[in-house]
Amino acid sequence: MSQTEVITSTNSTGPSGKQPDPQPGALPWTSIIGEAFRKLSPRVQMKNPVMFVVYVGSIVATVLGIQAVRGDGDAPAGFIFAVAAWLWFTVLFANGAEALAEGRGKAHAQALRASRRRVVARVLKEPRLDSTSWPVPSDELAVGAYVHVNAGETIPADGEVLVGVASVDESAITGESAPVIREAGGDLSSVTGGTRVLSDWIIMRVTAKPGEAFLDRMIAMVEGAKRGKTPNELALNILLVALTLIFLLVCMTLLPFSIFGVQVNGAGQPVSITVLIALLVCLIPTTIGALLSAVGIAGMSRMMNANVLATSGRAIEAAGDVDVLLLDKTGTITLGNREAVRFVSAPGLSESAVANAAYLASLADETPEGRSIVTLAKGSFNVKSRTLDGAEPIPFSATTRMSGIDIDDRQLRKGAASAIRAYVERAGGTFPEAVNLTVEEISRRGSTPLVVADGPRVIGVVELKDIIKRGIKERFGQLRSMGIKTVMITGDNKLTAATIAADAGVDDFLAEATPEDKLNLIRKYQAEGHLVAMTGDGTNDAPALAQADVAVAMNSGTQAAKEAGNMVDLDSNPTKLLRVVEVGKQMIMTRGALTTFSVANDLAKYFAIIPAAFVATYPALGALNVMGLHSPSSAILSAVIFNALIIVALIPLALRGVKYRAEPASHLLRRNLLIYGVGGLIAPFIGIKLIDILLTPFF
Ligand SMILES: Nc1ncnc2c1ncn2[C@@H]1O[C@H](COP(=O)(O)OP(=O)(O)OP(=O)(O)O)[C@@H](O)[C@H]1O
Ligand SMILES: [K+]
Ligand SMILES: [Mg+2]
Repeated sequence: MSQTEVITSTNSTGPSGKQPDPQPGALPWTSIIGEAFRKLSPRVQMKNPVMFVVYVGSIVATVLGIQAVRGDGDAPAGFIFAVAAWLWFTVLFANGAEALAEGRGKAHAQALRASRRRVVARVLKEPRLDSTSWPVPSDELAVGAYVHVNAGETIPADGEVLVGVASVDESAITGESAPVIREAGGDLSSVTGGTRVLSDWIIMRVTAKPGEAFLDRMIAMVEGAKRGKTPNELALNILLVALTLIFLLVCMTLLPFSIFGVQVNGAGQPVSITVLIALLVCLIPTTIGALLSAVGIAGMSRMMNANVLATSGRAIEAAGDVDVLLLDKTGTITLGNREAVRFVSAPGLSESAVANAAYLASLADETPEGRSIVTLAKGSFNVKSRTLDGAEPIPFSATTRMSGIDIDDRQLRKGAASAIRAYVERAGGTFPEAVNLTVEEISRRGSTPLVVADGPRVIGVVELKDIIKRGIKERFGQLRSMGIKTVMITGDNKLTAATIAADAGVDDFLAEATPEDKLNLIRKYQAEGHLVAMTGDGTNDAPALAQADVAVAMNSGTQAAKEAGNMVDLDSNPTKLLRVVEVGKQMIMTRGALTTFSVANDLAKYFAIIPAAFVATYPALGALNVMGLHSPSSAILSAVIFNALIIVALIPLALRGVKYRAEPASHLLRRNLLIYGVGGLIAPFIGIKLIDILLTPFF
């Protein structure tokens, strides 16, 4: 293919042609208000039982008001209309809270849509640069197609890098402007359609159909199209419905009770329907009913702000209940990749013999470990370059724990000491004691020893160095104080694992873990009743990710890992798991706090309104008017207004979440009960009294 034939893939425009919003944060107020009114449709209201009762109450009160104007009312028309208006406000405030929460996601989705563009891809017949090529529009690309993407071009679809290394600008999806490396072979092989190659080139294989790509899924997710109720939300809803039914019954029996009272006393007036509706609305848990879905949506967008995409609210909620955290070692607890730093020879051999053998054994090894061995051998030992002609590479696998090459009649292997020992002994050789000591010495320092052998003969050891991330020990300490157990799982040997585990301060570790071992460990914890979170990026992590309750896949990771997880971290930062747990916990706590507040509040209102509502029937109840409210009507209207305004007052808390500290669940529970329970009991007395004072001139 001649260079002039190259079709640049950046010369077409996106469907909307708009620039992405630099700060997707919120929608304009007018659209929030419009949305609050649109949500007045009965179909929307029916989904929220508590608010549906308020909705029906608003309609009935409005009808009663119209009747009163016609001279056929059970109370003054002005009073009935005032109550009706505030009931409508209550419904609108609830709608507005939800719209406000959804707004953030919608703004985010708009920005993402703008970054999705239709480009022309250069499809190759074979995954080679010299293969025939032809142009295909990105929305017609088939799964499995090979595509060549040059520097400056947009990656046309989701896929995996087959050939090449490139730096990629992923800011379209992550908002992060620092370029990332995407390369063939390792755990950094996945690329996302809509991102841009900055330097070098890649040949990729398309893995997702147009319309089902990551960006499409992301848009659907942030728009909340697939947001279902989570198990905890469902349970809470049942409680709220039960409370609503109880108070409905209470209010219904109050009417005959009141009529009976009037008959017995021979004086007074039965309670009006308007007052009963007001009473009912004040008593049912409207505060949490109005804010519940906003809390869930806000949790999701808080996850999004942390650059984590959750495929369901359920996953976020599970994150809040997680009590075991599995982390792999390399790249999570330690920085980036393991790098070769030293060659140690077996007795009677030279270091450069080890360097040479390790170099050859890594010639075809595309893993970061393999490449770093090639770099060290060429840099420090001047080994002779060699092509792969006539050689038979043996790729690394997490199960065999070794890799190598058959070349020039040599059977070169490198890998974990135990694997190489078995290999050497099978070939009739012995594993020298001196090499064993080297292996132990390297392991004890927390490095990974890779033993190099040629058939039955051990040649030496490569030291792969791992550096523990700074600050990780403190984070594990925080997790411990939250009651979460941290377990490191690694394919490395026991001694290395033990050293790193001790230095990093994890609670437990599993060494020499195969993909199956990781999976089985998760199953074991789950069988004991634990909720398990795990993070991973490799294909060898996929089975475990699929099994974990909360599974955060790295965006840079392999497609298999991303498909298996229920969250994707766009920043590909494994320690993000800690933030995920925090957001989940915060969401559950916020919901609990608002529920506590709501129920306590309603109890207090009971004492505020009952005397007012029934003083006409049972004058003795006037003694209960401890707040000294102006009149029964002003008391009832004040309670309804307070009930509506408290929703508005708590919207910021619902969206922002309660303040979160790393503490055991019991401490958090106690403090929340104190703040939101006691606060909920006191607030209505102060609030209703204040509103009553303001209303007095109108009565
Ligand atoms: N390229 C390679 N060639 C040969 N052996 C390797 C190679 N990479 C790793 N090994 C050996 O295989 C073992 C398992 O490696 P692997 O990368 O699968 O570990 P893991 O399960 O991903 O754990 P972690 O990456 O957290 O340490 C390593 O400890 C090392 O001894
Ligand atoms: K209420
Ligand atoms: Mg690994």
